[in-house]
Amino acid sequence: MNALTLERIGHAYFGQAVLADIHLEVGRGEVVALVGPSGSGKSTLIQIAAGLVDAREGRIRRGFSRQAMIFQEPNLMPWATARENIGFALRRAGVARRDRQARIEEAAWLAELEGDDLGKYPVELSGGMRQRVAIARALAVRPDFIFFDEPFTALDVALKRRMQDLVIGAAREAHFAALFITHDLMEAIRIAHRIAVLDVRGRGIAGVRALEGGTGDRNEAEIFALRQRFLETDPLFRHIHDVDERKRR
Ligand SMILES: Nc1ncnc2c1ncn2[C@@H]1O[C@H](COP(=O)(O)OP(=O)(O)OP(=O)(O)O)[C@@H](O)[C@H]1O
Repeated sequence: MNALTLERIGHAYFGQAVLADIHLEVGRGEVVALVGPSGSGKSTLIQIAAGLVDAREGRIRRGFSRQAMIFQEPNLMPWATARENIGFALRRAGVARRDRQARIEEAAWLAELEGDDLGKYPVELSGGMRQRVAIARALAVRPDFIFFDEPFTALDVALKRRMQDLVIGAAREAHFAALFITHDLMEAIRIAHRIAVLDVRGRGIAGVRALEGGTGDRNEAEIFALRQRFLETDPLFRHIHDVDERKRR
C-alpha cells in the first residue's frame, strides 16, 4: 500500500470550486513535491491530505501511521523554550514522560540543533533556528509521513539551501514519506523523487515527472540544468510561475 493515495479529490469554498478530480500517490519513503501557480489550490490540497480540511469529494487512503506538518511559519509557543516546544509535541503524541528527553535529543540531532539552542526561547532564536526547532518538533514524534507547506519560502537563499539539505538527510535517516509544497522548482528538484504539477485552476494534476537518482544525489549544476530544461522545453511547467491565475478568470 502507498503511504498516501488521493482519489478524485474535489473541494469548494463558498460554492467556488478550488480543486477537482485530483489523483495523487506518494509511495513509502518517497518525497513528492507539489508545484503549481499561486492560487491553484496547493495549500488546500495538503490540508485535505493531512486531514485538517474535509474534502467535498473523493477519497483518501493513508498507509502511514504517524504524521507531522511543517509550515512556513514555525508556530512555536513563545513562552516555552525550544526543548519545551518539542516536549509538548511529544506529550500530545502520547510519548511517556521518561522517554521524552531522549526523543528531544534525537530530534535535535537530526535538525542539527545544539544543546544551548534547546534552552532558548523563540524570541532568542533567528528565523532559521526557529524553523529548525519546528523541524525537530515534527521529527520528534517519529512520523512516517510529513506534510511540508512551503516551509522555507521566507528564508534567504543560503539558509534555504541548508534547510533543504537537512530535510534530505533526515528523510534518508528516518525514512519518512513526504508531500512537499513549493513555489521553487530548484527546491523541488533538489528534494523530491517525483514532481507533481497542479493544474493552473486546480482541475487535476497536470502531470508528474520522475527524477532520476535519490534525493540529495543531484549536484547544483545538474539541478540548475534540469530546472532550465523543464522551464524551457517541458510544457508541463509553462504556468508554474503564474501569479493569481484564478483572480484573472
Ligand atoms: N479558507 C478559505 N476560505 C475561502 N477561500 C479560500 C480559503 N483558503 C483558500 N481559499 C481560496 O482557494 C484558492 C486556492 O488557495 P490555496 O491557498 O489552496 O492555493 P495555493 O496554490 O496554495 O496558493 P499560494 O501558492 O498562493 O499559497 C484561492 O483562490 C484562495 O483564495
